[in-house]
Amino acid sequence: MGLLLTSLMTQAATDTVRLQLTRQHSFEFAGYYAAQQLGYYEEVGLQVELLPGDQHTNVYSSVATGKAEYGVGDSSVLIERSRGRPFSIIAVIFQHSPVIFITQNHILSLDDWLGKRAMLDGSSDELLLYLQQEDVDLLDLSFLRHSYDPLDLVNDQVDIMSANSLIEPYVLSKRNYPYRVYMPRTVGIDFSGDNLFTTEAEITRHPKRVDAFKAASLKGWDYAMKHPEVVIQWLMSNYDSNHERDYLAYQAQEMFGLIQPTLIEIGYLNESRWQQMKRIYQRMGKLDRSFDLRPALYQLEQQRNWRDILLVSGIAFCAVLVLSAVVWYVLRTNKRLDQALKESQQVRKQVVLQANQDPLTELNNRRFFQKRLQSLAQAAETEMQPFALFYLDLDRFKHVNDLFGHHWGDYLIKEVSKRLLSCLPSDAELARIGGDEFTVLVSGGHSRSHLQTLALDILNVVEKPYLLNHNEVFISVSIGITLAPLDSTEPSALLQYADEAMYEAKSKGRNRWCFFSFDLHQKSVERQSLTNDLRQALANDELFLLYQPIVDLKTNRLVKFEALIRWQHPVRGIVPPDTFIPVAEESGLISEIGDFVFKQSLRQLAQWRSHYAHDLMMSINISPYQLAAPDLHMVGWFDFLHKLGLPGESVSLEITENMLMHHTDVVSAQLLAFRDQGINVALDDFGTGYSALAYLNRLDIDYIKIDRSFVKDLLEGHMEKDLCEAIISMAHKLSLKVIAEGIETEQQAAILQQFGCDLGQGYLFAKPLPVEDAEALLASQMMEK
Ligand SMILES: Nc1nc2c(ncn2[C@@H]2O[C@H](COP(=O)(O)O[C@H]3[C@@H](O)[C@H](n4cnc5c(=O)[nH]c(N)nc54)O[C@@H]3COP(=O)(O)O)[C@@H](O)[C@H]2O)c(=O)[nH]1
Repeated sequence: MGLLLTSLMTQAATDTVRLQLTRQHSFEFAGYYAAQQLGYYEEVGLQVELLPGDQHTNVYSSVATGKAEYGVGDSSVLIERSRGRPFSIIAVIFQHSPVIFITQNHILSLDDWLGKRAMLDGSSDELLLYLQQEDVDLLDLSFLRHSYDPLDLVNDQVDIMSANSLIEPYVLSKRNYPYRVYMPRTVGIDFSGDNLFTTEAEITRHPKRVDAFKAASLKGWDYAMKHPEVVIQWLMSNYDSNHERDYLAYQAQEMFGLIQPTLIEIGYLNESRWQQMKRIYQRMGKLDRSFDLRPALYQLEQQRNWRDILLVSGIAFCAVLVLSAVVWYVLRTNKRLDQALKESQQVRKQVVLQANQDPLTELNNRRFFQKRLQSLAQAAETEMQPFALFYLDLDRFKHVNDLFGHHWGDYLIKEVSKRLLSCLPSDAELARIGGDEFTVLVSGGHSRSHLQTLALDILNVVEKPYLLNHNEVFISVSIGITLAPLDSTEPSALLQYADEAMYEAKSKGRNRWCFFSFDLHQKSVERQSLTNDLRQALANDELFLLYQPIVDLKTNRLVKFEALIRWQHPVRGIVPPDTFIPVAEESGLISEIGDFVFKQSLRQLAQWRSHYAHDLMMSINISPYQLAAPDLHMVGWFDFLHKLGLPGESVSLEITENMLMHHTDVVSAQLLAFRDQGINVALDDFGTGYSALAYLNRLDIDYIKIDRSFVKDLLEGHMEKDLCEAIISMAHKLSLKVIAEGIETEQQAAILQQFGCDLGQGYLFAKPLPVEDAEALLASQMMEK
């Protein structure tokens, strides 16, 4: 964006443009104030006038009549366009809409809405759709004229009110009035909120001005999201805003969730989401079937111009190709038909069956499923006929295969198939599309609660025990659900969305279902982009280590360092390990990264031991994925250690409690291998899992690290204090050493010392340090000797 702004800065003259806001000045428009105050508009040759609105303002009229060149509108920009106002959206500011229902606190669920008094802003399509989708009949409510005054809830004038999450909840919370929120987003109705739009005339006449205004505004938004307190100050001193500081701060906080600046580039316009909104409007009869979305979305229109040029030049070439292909195809098909007719009826039937059937389970196969998906998606697109796609994946099926062999694995798949068939209704079509993956297509417009019941039935039948080779075995399934035409009508998108939802179900703990949402999609896109970048990170030298001291609590001397990885991303800045280690684990990159950490930190250790402290030790974090397959992920480690001349005792590998709960055979064997080399093993985050101390003793664990959540609350009268004391005393009885992590205060250190805790780590002693600082610390300690 910086580059774009610089190139736009060449614009010499100053143009004045006006932006129509929907309400009076508030944090809802923070980015534009930032762009004004920081001179971003001036940098690109623009003078921007911000026109505040009031309850009579109609943004669309202001822009259509030329009172303002730009406006802030919601997704109904599309409807305005269809009514003959040629608007184009140039940037999406709020990825999610602030539109909600609030109700009195005693209204516990939608079932309680029956007969209640409601105020509904009729222009909110999302809310109408929400009621429709959740089977709330409008006739069951008694409607009152909307007062837009949340105090009507407090004064019991109304039970249910449509509202804006940036406004009414604040008023109610301020009065300590308990209320409940109902959000369309929770059931997948996810429209965008504030969008920056203009007219086609502005785009045609002043294309550079549009780009300049957009870029400077987005730069302002970027600043505003990073420095809300500065913008609040400007709002209070330089703009005619009579809101109190508390309210503006509330808005800023709330807007973080609506804009999602850490997840999504501000301004990002996601075509498939707009396609979804278009379809919803079409289903509600608010948009024509023939409505063309592309010109309504500025960036896509720009892309299309390029495509048009390529298209025209390619057309002649394609025409020739297509013509030859048709001739060839007709000749070839005729010949084939001729042959086919000669074959017997029986053989043909068999071929069709085999082509569409999974030989193991005799269910429909992937090919058949794809054809059905294609035809249902087509009907959803052209006739708005809804259907749901369930994507099922068995949890930890690989373990069954590994443990009992493929024969029993196949048997289990057949059993699961039979059970699935037994619980599905007649309008559901089951297919096996891969090893342990199944799909279910459910035609018809079923409510979410109906689909949830179906998902629950599936979970219930699958989780009942199986008898494999006289062993009772349990397995579960994770389910992702996507809805057409709500989420998409593209077969490949639907399959991808259902897969993403299934992945979410797995990551939330398996044995559950999850509906697709665009939030989830963004998460998955983000994960994918992080994975791609991480692939380059090692080659580009973007990964590096920090070293955090671990001290002897009796002498306060540094005895070891913990190596902690960091990623200097070229655009995102420093990415913490909590963010990228899970990505590395999923993508298999953990092997290379773990290898880098092990080797780099030990090279450093060897150097420091020879210069500063011959008995210095190094702690290294190991991911469960590495420990589960040491043959793959720890190749040549012991040789490397020996070549550096380091004794095994100088190394401590940190594993977590939950690693001991799975893969026990492989893990025990590997722990023994570490012991044979003299390598220490420390159990990280102790206290957060389920390990029993005695069990650790049998597993060759040398240290336990008391989790910092216990150390944090280490105060007189707190349970954590008694727990720490008990853990330390028990660990010592079992000859385990104890490290307390997260020590931040003298008081915590003193209590731990008093309990006889051996080692300590935390900001009190030092934060994780760059290599030079760590070395300086070592050198100063040597001087003290
Ligand atoms: N598999 C690998 N995992 C790694 C590696 N490097 C780090 N990690 C794991 O990532 C998690 C987060 O680590 P990090 O952000 O580096 O945080 C560490 C310390 O900065 C933090 N810490 C230390 N002292 C304090 C303190 O006083 N207060 C406070 N709020 N935080 C403190 O704790 C983290 C160290 O935790 P632990 O490993 O549990 O000792 C973390 O789980 C890392 O394990 C890697 O190379 N591979």
